[in-house]
Amino acid sequence: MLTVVLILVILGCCLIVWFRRNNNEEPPALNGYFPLIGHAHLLIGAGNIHLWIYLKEIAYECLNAGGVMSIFHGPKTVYCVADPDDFLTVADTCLQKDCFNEFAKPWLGDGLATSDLTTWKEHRKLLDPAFSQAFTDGFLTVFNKQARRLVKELEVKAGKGTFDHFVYTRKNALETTFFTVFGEDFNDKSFLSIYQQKMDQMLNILVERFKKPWLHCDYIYRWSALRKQQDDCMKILLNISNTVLKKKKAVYLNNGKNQNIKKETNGPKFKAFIDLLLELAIEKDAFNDEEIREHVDTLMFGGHDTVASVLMYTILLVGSYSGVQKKILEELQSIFGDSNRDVTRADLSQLVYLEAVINESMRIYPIMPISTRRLDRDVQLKNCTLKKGRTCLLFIFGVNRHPMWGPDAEKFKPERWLGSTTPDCPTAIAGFGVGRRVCIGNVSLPQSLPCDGRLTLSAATLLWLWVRFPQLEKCSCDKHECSVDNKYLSII
Ligand code: HEM
Repeated sequence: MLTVVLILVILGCCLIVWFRRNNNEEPPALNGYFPLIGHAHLLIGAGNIHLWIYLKEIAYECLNAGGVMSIFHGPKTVYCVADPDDFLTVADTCLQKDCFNEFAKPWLGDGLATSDLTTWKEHRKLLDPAFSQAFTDGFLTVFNKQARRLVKELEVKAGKGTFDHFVYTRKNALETTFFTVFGEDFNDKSFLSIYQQKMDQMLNILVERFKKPWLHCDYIYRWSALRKQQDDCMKILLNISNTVLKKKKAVYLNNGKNQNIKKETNGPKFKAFIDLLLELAIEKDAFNDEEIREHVDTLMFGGHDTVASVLMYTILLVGSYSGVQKKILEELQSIFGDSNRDVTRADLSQLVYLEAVINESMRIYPIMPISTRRLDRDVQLKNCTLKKGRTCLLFIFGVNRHPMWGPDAEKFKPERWLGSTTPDCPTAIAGFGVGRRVCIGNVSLPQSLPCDGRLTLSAATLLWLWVRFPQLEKCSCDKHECSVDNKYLSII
């Protein structure tokens, strides 16, 4: 009897393999498929380094297969799209997020990255004005202050051997995001380190869950050790946000909304995101307290690690290419001369080469290599149809290596963003996502820029001062020593 069952199971598995390989209606399958678990074995137990190497392999396999592929994560069929046109089609047709984002729902609830579509449409419309140029101009003073703070901290390390600069960009970006979101500075350093630790832990928990397909099932996950860790972590993070929210709300109600807008002596008015959310909640009844908490936590989560990582990669790249560093310095010299004044919005639109450097750094090392969509309808692509109900991975890492970038796509070459050499394709700048659900945190620069690109204000401002960092200015060697650990494997 057992032998018969075994034979039937083996036959069933062979049939599934045959069907998945020969189903011409589906995009080609990724190599390395195993019956039942599909490609999940490639992720199980994988550390960060392995994940990045694997990502690169999938990118090239997908591009060689025409830009669209099927991946089987356990019983689930997941599509992977690296063709720029098809990427845009999916991004604009289906706006609902999937899996990874849903894992974060107990924490981020109806925040923009995790809400259902109806809530997302309503809330995104309300929040978009918060990222308008007029609003974010109020942050310039904060960015300038933070940039000086970062340089001061790095100065201590200069000339004293290798050090991990991500520790510094991360701390600085966390402080900046906390201030712009909550309107409060981190005066208590131990509080900063707990907050950072718990944010890290949450991200690791989400990634661990994604890697293990059996934990995708809520019922199994509920009984796992990982869920226990998630609950403990969330308790601390929620406590921090709720405490600040309570305090801010009391101030708003006591003093009226105008008290929450700080007038900076030399610049535009600064208003923290939480104050805007409170205003919308109290004056227009747009959000309840829980929704405000979910939005601020989403902005904290989405805002700090991303900016810190872009800075970290850009610093490594610029440090490794002395020619690029020289050109940035020439551009800065032409705009600022020897002045040590603050950066203004007008300056940013002149930093054309620096913007090309940041775009190129984000192309080579996209810190969010994949974005997800749930297909709420069949989607017709150039050469196949993706089926309703499935998950689609919008493969930013793959698009960034598409043949449209030429045979030297792996090369760090900021010049490709200048003049007419940039591919004429809306998906060329994919680092922030594309289409209607693009990252809310990117800030448009004036359309007059040659490459019509997008540059995070904070990244530009911080980089400006970093490049002025005296020790680096003097250095003209090609051999900066880069300390690369797990986190930054893509540099290897
Ligand atoms: C260089 C830095 C950043 C990068 C590379 C980045 C990248 C991304 C990407 C790829 C997405 C997904 C887009 C999609 O699904 O198509 C996203 C979404 C998002 N990002 Fe960013 N981001 C950055 C900075 C920020 C900042 C500073 C904030 C806020 C303070 C932020 C808040 C968000 C939010 C709220 C979403 C969800 C938007 C929605 O679904 O409506 N991001 N980001």
